[in-house]
Amino acid sequence: MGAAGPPLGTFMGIPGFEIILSIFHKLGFDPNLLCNSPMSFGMLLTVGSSIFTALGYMLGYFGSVTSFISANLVSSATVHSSDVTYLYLVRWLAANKVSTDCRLFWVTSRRNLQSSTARRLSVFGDQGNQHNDESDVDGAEGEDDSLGPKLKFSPAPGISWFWYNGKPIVIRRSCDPNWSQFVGDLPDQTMVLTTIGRSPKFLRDLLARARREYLEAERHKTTVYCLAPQIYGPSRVVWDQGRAKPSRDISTVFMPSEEKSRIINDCREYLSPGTAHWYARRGLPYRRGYLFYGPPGTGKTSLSMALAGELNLPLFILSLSTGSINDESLTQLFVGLPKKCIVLLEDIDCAGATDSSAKSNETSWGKKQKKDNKQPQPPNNDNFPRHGKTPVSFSGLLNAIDGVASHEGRILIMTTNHRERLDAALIRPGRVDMEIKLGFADAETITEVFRGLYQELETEKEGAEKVSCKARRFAELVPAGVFTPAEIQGFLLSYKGQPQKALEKVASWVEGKNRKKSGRNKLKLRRNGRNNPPPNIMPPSPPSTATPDSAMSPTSSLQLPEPTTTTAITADA
Ligand SMILES: Nc1ncnc2c1ncn2[C@@H]1O[C@H](COP(=O)(O)OP(=O)(O)OP(=O)(O)O)[C@@H](O)[C@H]1O
Repeated sequence: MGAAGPPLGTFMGIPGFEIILSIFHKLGFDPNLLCNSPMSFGMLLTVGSSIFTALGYMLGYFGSVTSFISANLVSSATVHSSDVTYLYLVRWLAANKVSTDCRLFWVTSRRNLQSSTARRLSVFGDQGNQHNDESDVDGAEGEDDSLGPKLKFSPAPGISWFWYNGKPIVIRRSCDPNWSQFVGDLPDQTMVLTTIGRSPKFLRDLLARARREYLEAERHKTTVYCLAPQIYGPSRVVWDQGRAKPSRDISTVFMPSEEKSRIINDCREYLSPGTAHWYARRGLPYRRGYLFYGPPGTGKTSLSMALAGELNLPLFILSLSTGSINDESLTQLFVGLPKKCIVLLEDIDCAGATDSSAKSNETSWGKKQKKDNKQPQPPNNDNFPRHGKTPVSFSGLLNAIDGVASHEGRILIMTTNHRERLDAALIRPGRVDMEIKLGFADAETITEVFRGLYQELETEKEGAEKVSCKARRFAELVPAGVFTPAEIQGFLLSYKGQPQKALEKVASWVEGKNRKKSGRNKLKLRRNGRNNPPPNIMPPSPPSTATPDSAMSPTSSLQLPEPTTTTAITADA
């Protein structure tokens, strides 16, 4: 008997040793016997290393076979989630039930508020059915949508495959390895499609089809992009693709028709193929800017949305009053715009874009804040510009709009409720090429709002003539130049499908509104009087000192500040 070999436990720490032991067990050997003599121990080592060598050869061989196949016998396409092609593909997979039939799948729900990527990807479940925006093509069967968001499926990270036109297609989906699942968002992803055959035509055709189907589904929709905080990497704001909404028909925006066609024609002319060359030949930057101004609820945002739908352009919405952007992020956002799009820059009277008088206020106030070492907060003064935490400076705004880095080809729409506060430099020709004033509803707009709300009754029980007649009567009862279209719409929405009832109730509604408005005006006057007491003379009665009696009359038009009755365009055409 030779000397016994070392006990088995000595080798337990060696990687792979346990596998060798389990193989021995499977083959019916007792590995302890092998350790009882040095020879047996040597045998154990030899057998173990032979198994490893054989495995290594097999893997190496397999590796060379797969690299040979991938280099010579298959074609593949790689798509990254940062590109819109990824969206075409995800939608196509969903529409063709590949996502639902996958054995290994990834699941998300649409209303994951934290997750911008999940929202973006889950949009595509909706696209397969254009008639019902809320339905899903890839939701779980039998799921009750009324209970909450349906589940969305897509191929899981890893490898899955499906048949398409008689060929197997392998999908390899991989995620950004730096992704932390605790942040609530989905990681950047890459999808590689591989199929048999050297010709790339098959996959190109598939991708072209995915693109065509996506764009066809999008044709009657407007894709709206808003701001989203960047969760990964450096903290900054980025454009987040919201849901593609059914486009708003331009006919649902009520404003004088000749002015509506002027702005549409101007945009069309600007976007026509020859115009870019025309600008380039004259050395002009190829940009077009519009200013929509007027009181809140007069249709500035609605008109922008409808224009985006009419021109089939994506809409990028940015509000300067949120305070979440600064000069740097504003420039970054403008640089990140596609070549052709509409940018809606709301509330440009905020954040440093005010006229010099307001700016001088801002300076002294800012100095005071610095002295007090407090977080700047706007004073409670209606004439003072609102500021967010990271206000955009006036020069930062100008730089983003038409600085060197600013893209050409886009349409910029700026909106404000206070045109008088804007610096002349901001609205000079070249930055603003056409101004549109949206005002309180005139008689024509009031009639249109009424007809718009009850238009389906024109074909049903009421008949067109009856609805028009009621609309005219309604316009007689609502004073022109006092209410915004939003206010009138709000009232009519309480009487959906009941035009007669709306007619009966409108007089008391007008009366109540007038009473409220005159009360607010009086309060404002009193406050202004306290803030600026007149020296020795009595102040002249302002127009808004309407007597309560006159305000009570349903047809009296209140002398509100700047009651405009029409939408006016001033353009340099
Ligand atoms: N001219 C209009 N034509 C059709 N609808 C209108 C019009 N004005 C307002 N509305 C309706 O009123 C609501 C608010 O309109 P919108 O947001 O476009 O106003 P706005 O001028 O952009 O307001 P704000 O200055 O507060 O952003 C919307 O539901 C819209 O449909």
